[in-house]
Amino acid sequence: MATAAEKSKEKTKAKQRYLRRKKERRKHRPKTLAASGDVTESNDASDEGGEASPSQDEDLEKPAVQQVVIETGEDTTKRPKKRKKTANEELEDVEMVAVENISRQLDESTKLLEPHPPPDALPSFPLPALPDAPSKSALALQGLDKALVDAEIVDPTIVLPIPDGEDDDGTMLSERTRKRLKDVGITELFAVQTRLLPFLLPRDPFQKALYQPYDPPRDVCVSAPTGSGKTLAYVLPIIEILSSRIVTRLRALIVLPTRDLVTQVRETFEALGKGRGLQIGTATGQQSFAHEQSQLVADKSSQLKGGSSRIDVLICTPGRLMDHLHGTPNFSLQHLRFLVIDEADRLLAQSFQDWLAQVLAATRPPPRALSEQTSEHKNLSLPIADAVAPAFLHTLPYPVVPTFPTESRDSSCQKLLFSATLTRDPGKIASLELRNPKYFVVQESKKEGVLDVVMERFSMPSTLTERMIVCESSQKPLIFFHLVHAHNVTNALLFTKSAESTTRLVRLFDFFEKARAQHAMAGAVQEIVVRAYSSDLPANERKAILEKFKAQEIQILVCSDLISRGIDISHVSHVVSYDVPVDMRKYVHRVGRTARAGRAGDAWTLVEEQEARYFKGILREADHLDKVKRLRVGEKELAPLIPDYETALGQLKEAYAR
Ligand SMILES: Nc1ncnc2c1ncn2[C@@H]1O[C@H](COP(=O)(O)OP(=O)(O)OP(=O)(O)O)[C@@H](O)[C@H]1O
Repeated sequence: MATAAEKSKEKTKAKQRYLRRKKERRKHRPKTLAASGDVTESNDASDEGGEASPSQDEDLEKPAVQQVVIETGEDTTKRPKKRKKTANEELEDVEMVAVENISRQLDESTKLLEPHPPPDALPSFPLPALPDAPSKSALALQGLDKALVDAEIVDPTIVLPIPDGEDDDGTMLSERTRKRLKDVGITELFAVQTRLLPFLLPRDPFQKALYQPYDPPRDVCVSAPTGSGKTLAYVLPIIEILSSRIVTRLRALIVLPTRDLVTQVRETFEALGKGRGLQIGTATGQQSFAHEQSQLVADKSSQLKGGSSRIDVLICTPGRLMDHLHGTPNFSLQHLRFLVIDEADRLLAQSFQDWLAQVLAATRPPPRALSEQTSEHKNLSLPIADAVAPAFLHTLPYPVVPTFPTESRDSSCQKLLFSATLTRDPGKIASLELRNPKYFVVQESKKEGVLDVVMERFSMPSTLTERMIVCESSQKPLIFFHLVHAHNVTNALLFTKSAESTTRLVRLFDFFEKARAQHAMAGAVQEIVVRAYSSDLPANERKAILEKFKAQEIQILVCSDLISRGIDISHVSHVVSYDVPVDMRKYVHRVGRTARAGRAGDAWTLVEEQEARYFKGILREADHLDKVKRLRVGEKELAPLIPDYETALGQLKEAYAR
């Protein structure tokens, strides 16, 4: 109520000020009105009086009304009749309210502006300023796994000779394995192997045990350039540790993105594990499911808690692994001592049936409380021809023997991740559920270590020479033919962007080689054989082509990025990117098919003029632009090839028209 009274008081004040001003004006006006005798004007005057509310302002209004009445000569005893407001009057009402509002606001703001007494000491604040933008590298390191930040950087030039005799000289390899390595022509360990072997094969025999449920091993992530020997870095420790086993169980699982890689890694296991009694199996879907099942498990008839296995090592693709995990009775991953994910970044990008989460779940023991509550414990039926891993013992239908209260048994599975382009994605790394991981990054010391991995500045083999040839799109085939002949290329892989452009190029090259042979004197030129190698070909045909290429019966393989990862063909001297790769990872894996294991190699990229900016951008981003020099091919050099090239083009046109 008090506030209402205050409000009305304020209102009255404003109104009074307004009316006072009006009165002032009026003091002068009646005389003028009287002189003119204008009745309408007088009405105006009375109208003005009508602006005030009759109850409040009657006294103030009266003189004006009386004055008008005198002048018009009407009866003064009669009170003037109350009239209806005209439109003008209503307008003035609105004006009045507006004036009231404004004056009220003015009053309030003057109160605010009134000077306050200054405080004793004024606080001082820094002037507002924009903070410095964090550097790109600082941003890249944000949110990263601490283990990745603390990665061990390994110098790629380090080698460790493999000694004969009893002393392993720090290689940690048994005499038997060292002898086997020598037999296959390996006399020293490469950088990545010199660090990985002591880590995975420490002197402590407990750490080499098949099961380590109370002190499970640390997981490992490795980033090392293409062709630097990552495969042996996991094959050798697996052979060394599993060779001590007595019963065959599935103890090592190696997951790879393609069938070709599965075959390749199997060959490495077989070559180095020869005579060690380890059973190696593969699952890629190339054989029937039933056939694969019979090779993987020994007993399909009963439900064994410990699983059943015919093999010690399984090398597979993720899709087929899922099929066996769901559809093969007694196929169990509980005994795994090693889970290797090679080409890890590529496999982590494949969410196929959520394969990783399912594999990890299969290696983990189920929660204790859950299995202890199951009814199985109540109906004991001994004995059971079964053997479960130590971490899974509580799943057996026997009463749990209480041990030390804090005792917990963990899976002994050690995860090993490898790639030349290891992922930096924290989300993907988290999905691996790594246990106290240790990172190894193989790269030159002048680089920035883990920051390079994080910023996708991948290391390349030091023996690789890279060139780019910027040209018009229509000139690409001719330039490729020129490069092949000018540089005597006899072992090259050529990458295109699509199967269609592969087929076209192979045919054109065939016609060109034939025209060239016809031109030259008989026997003067050696025809170069080019073949397409794509995922469309049946598996056995692909295998046959690869064999011919390895035997150098085929000189150039034109392929898609299917082959760009991991494939190890030692004699590839040149890699040609006929179409620019879509990103730096693809580029790294393509060019990495040459310059392997310390050999020299050349990589050429044909860049169409309109793509040059984009391609250079990719290289610049990876801090690699200065490594890829420009190679210029002039008209003069191409001129001698033009007649045969035109003949070949004509024949290709005809072939497509048919
Ligand atoms: N210590 C060694 N001495 C000699 N040759 C070796 C040694 N280690 C590996 N190699 C050979 O080097 C080649 C490349 O090895 P590997 O295929 O393991 O490379 P990678 O690092 O896995 O490459 P990518 O990333 O392309 O898959 C193979 O032919 C392999 O036999």
